[in-house]
Amino acid sequence: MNLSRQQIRQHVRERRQQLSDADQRLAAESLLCQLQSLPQFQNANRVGLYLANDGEIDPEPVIQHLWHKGCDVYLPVLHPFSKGHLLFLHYDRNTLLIRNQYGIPEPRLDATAIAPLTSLDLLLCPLVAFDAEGNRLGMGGGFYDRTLSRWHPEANPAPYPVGLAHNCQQVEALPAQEWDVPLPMIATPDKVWQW
Ligand SMILES: Nc1nc2c(c(=O)[nH]1)N(C=O)[C@@H](CNc1ccc(C(=O)N[C@@H](CCC(=O)O)C(=O)O)cc1)CN2
Ligand SMILES: Nc1ncnc2c1ncn2[C@@H]1O[C@H](COP(=O)(O)OP(=O)(O)OP(=O)(O)O)[C@@H](O)[C@H]1O
Repeated sequence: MNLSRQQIRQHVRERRQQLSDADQRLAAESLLCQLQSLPQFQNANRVGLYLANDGEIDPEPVIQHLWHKGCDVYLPVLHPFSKGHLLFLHYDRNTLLIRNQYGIPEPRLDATAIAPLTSLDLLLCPLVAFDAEGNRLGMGGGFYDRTLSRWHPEANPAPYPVGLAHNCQQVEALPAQEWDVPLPMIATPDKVWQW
């Protein structure tokens, strides 16, 4: 069966939305354990993350862990003028959050809180579906594709991108597009994939 990107997106989104609260909590804790085994995570001081939406694996325990270690955490904010682009803003316990056009909470725009993308060490990315080659499919806005378009393992290695997903978000094969940036690493509660 050769499903379109839109069909895969819809199918996998439904699958993750059906996870129970207990499934979600366990998955989130296991994900933190998996990440803690990685040097890329252990050595990162400035980390881009996201707030869970639509049944995504919840990075909350990861955020708490990073705050506890004294690391700086950043969240994506939809760029106010440059359509399809993200800004990354500092996120701490006092950050005021407002919902964006998709209903996802994001830090209120504040120029002093913006971090240049390449100043981040690690970017933990949301995704809808991934395959065994590291291809990722997102929500369809191309936001992370654009964010990662200049990334290169040797020439432009910061931030190091790692996809976060539930096990049930793995699919047989994704029809990759020319702009898709395959991820070098994807972390799930059961396994860290590396290419
Ligand atoms: N938690 C989280 N934050 C994120 C992302 C993400 O995937 N997850 N993004 C990663 O890119 C950006 C937001 N991208 C998004 C793109 C589409 C939709 C969405 O729900 N689209 C609707 C239809 C569009 C509409 O309502 O206008 C849909 O598909 O039902 C949500 C977020 C930035 N923040
Ligand atoms: N680097 C890029 N430059 C310009 N346009 C891009 C780029 N990457 C993606 N796009 C555009 O964005 C749109 C959505 O792309 P796609 O369906 O691959 O998004 P996605 O991977 O599902 O979403 P996201 O990256 O936000 O999680 C496409 O129409 C594509 O043309």
